[in-house]
Order: sequence, then structure tokens, then C-alpha cells
Amino acid sequence: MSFDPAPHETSACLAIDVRGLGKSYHVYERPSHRLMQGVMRGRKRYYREFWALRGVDLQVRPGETVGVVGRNGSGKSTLLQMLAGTLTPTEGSVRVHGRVAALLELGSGFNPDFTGRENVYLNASILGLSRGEVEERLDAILGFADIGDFIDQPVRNYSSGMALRLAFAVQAQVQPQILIVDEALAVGDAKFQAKCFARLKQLKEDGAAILLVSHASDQIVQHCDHALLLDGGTPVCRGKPRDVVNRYLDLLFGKDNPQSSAPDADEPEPIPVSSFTGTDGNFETRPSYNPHEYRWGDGAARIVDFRLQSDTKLYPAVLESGARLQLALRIVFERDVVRPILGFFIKTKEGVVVYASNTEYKALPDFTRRGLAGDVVDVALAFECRLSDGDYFISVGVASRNETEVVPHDRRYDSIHFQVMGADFFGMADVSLNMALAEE
Ligand SMILES: Nc1ncnc2c1ncn2[C@@H]1O[C@H](COP(=O)(O)OP(=O)(O)OP(=O)(O)O)[C@@H](O)[C@H]1O
Repeated sequence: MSFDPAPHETSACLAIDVRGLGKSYHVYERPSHRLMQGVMRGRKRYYREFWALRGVDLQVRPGETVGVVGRNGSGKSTLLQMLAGTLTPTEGSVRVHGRVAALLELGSGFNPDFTGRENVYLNASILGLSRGEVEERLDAILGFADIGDFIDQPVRNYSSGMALRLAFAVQAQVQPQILIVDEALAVGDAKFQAKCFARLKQLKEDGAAILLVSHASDQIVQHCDHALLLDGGTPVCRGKPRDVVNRYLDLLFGKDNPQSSAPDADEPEPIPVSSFTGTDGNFETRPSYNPHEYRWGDGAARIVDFRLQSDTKLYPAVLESGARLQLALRIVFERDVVRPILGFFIKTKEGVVVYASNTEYKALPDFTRRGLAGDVVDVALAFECRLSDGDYFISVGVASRNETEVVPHDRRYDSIHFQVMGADFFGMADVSLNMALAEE
């Protein structure tokens, strides 16, 4: 994994070299405690130490894009701010080689009382450009931002989208060797986002190292070479973006949800479960199996076989949009599992979740009651493929909860592949559009 430097690789070959990085804050229960701490000058401690980030190692080479994902408060911005030099580490080291441009909090680099044009000069000079150099690039910057006459208005009159356009235009046109983008692209419209990603690609080809924080897992999968997942201020995993995003989705969707035990108002029709044979290893031999699946878990339960069936075909490789599909799964419990949970996801090939649910959202008490060591349980799921044309992956998983968290037993992500064709729409969801001429 090129995340880690090869043994011969010195820090000088790297654009970013972060070792053992950590940031802690002193948290005071009451404002008066801060005052008392000042008075006592360290003779007594009135604060609690809180590590916003700890133990991060990260090496990024020129031309690499690394995605950083994690739930709210996981430490992403803290990491990026230390890389950008706007926050001082408590421990560890940060080495960056080259000009660093950062899009952190939106418009944070702008003075709201100055016009857009004045802010361009101000920002670019902070990034090390002379007035002459800014003038040379001014047309390119204004052209990219494309905010018309607003450029001569004070920035306080800008919408967040306009501020982003200008901020990105400046940062991306100064030809940085390192570009740090913290969630900023989320506010732009789709067309501007596409323009930004095209520019990021160009910078990457010119050898820039890019660090991208995004909650949009499809952006991480599409645009990054590697990814890092943070949780509670510590690195949880790193590696291929798709694998890391899968872990991130686990953290997001595996937790408590309010509808967990609400039974469905209408009992669904019972679905005949296909008769599986054996309890071992047929999953990988089925025609729709994706050999590039990502599988992990502690093995207390295993999903050993599946059967995918449309009304007309067994293991269909290509489906008509809107077709009804049945997926049957065989689950073998190797150890006792209390209140097992079965999860189901459909994702696009870019990693965008189009649908996800589990036996807590859609209560399946008969499943929840199973899980004794040696149990073999067949479950049938039926759904309509109201999807637009393209490739899709099904992920399935069995987990359970201990007192504090979800324990994954067998996660088989992107393990089943199918294609959809013949849709009369594009986009994510079929909203059953009807069109008719309005009556006179
Ligand atoms: N100045 C501070 N004092 C105390 N705690 C702080 C301070 N700044 C950040 N934190 C805490 O550090 C943790 C990490 O924050 P950070 O902003 O890095 O998370 P994040 O992953 O970027 O979150 P988000 O996705 O919501 O932006 C959070 O628990 C946050 O409350």
C-alpha cells in the first residue's frame, strides 16, 4: 500500500509526511475552572485532557490523492488544520514539501469587508505569490470562479456557493504542490463540482498531492488513490478507497436506529426459500458472485450461499429496470449469536448507496430469535429493481450488538453483481413519474 513509505523512501520523496500526530485540548467543566487553572499555575489540575486526534501516521507522495472519511467529530478537520499549519500539534510531526493550499472552513481565508478581487490578491499573497504573479493569473482565477460583477462586491454579500467558487479558484490556480480540501466541495452545484474535480485531476497529473475530506463516499471512491478512516480521533483503517468507505458505512449504518423494533404494518407475503444444499462455501461458485468482494467479520456467523432469481431467470446477469428480484441467503451460525441482525445494501459501482436496510429497520423477529451455534438459517429477500441503467453491487452481512457496539460476524460487501438495462429514466431513484397534458 503506497500509503506507507517504502523502507528506502525518505521523507524528502514525500509531499506529506505525518508521524505519530496528535492534538489534545484541555476541557474545563466550568468557565471558572479555566480561571482557577491560571491562578494555580499548574499546581492543581482543573481540566480534563481530550484527544481530538491521536496516533496518525500518513505519508503521501506527489501525485497521490488521499481521502479522509469519518463520522462527525472523528478528527478529520483537526488533521487537515495541522497539515495546513493553522493548528499546532500536541505531539508528533508534520512535514510538508512544497506550497500548501487549503480550502478549509468555507471562506475562512477571506476578509468579509474586502471585495472578491481584493481577497484574491490577499489570499494569493498568503500563498506566496507576488502581485505580478497574481495579475498574470487573474483572468484564469476570475474565469474559473465565474461570479461576474460580484467580484467587486464585498465578500460579506456572497452566498456560500459564490464564496466557494472564488476560494477554490484561487487555491487551485496558484499551482499548489499540496492541496487540502475539507468538505468544501459539498456546497457547490453539480456543474461546479465537476469543474473542481477536473481541476483536481489536472493538479494531480502535475504532481500535486491532494487530501480530500468528504462525507460523499462516491467522491472518495472515484477520486482517491487511498483513503483513511478516522473514528473517535484514531485511525481505524486505511487502504483502498472502496474498502475504507465500506468500513465507514458500517460505522454509519451499523449503529442504533430509532425504528429498530417497529414491526411492519403489513406483513409481507411469505417468499419460498430456495432449497440450498450443504453448509460450506457455495457462495463463491454462484454466477453473480463478484470475486472482488470485500469480506470481513469474526466468523461467529457465516453467509455461505446465495441464490439470485428474477421472475424469468436464475442468477440473471442483466435485468430489465423494474424487474422483481429474489435473493435467498443461507447463514450458518458457528457460535451462539444473540439477536443477530441481517443487513442488505445495494450500491452503484462508484460506491453510492442506493438502498440499505436491515432486520432492525424492517423487523424480522423470526430471524432475531435464531442464532444458536449450529443453526442453519435460510432467509429470503424480495425487492424491485427500480434502478436506472448501470452496474450494481449487493452487499450482505450478519452482525449483532454487544453493550456498546455492533459486532460484525460476516460482512460480504459488493459480493453480488448485476446490471440493469432498459430504464426510462436516469438518476438515482424511480419516482414513478407520470406526464400528461394539463386539461384546458
Ligand atoms: N478547540 C477545541 N476544544 C476542544 N475540543 C475540540 C476543539 N476543536 C475540536 N474539538 C473536538 O475535537 C473532535 C474532533 O473535531 P473535528 O472538527 O476534527 O472533527 P471532524 O471529523 O472534522 O468533524 P465534522 O465532520 O463534524 O466536521 C470533536 O470531538 C471536537 O468537538
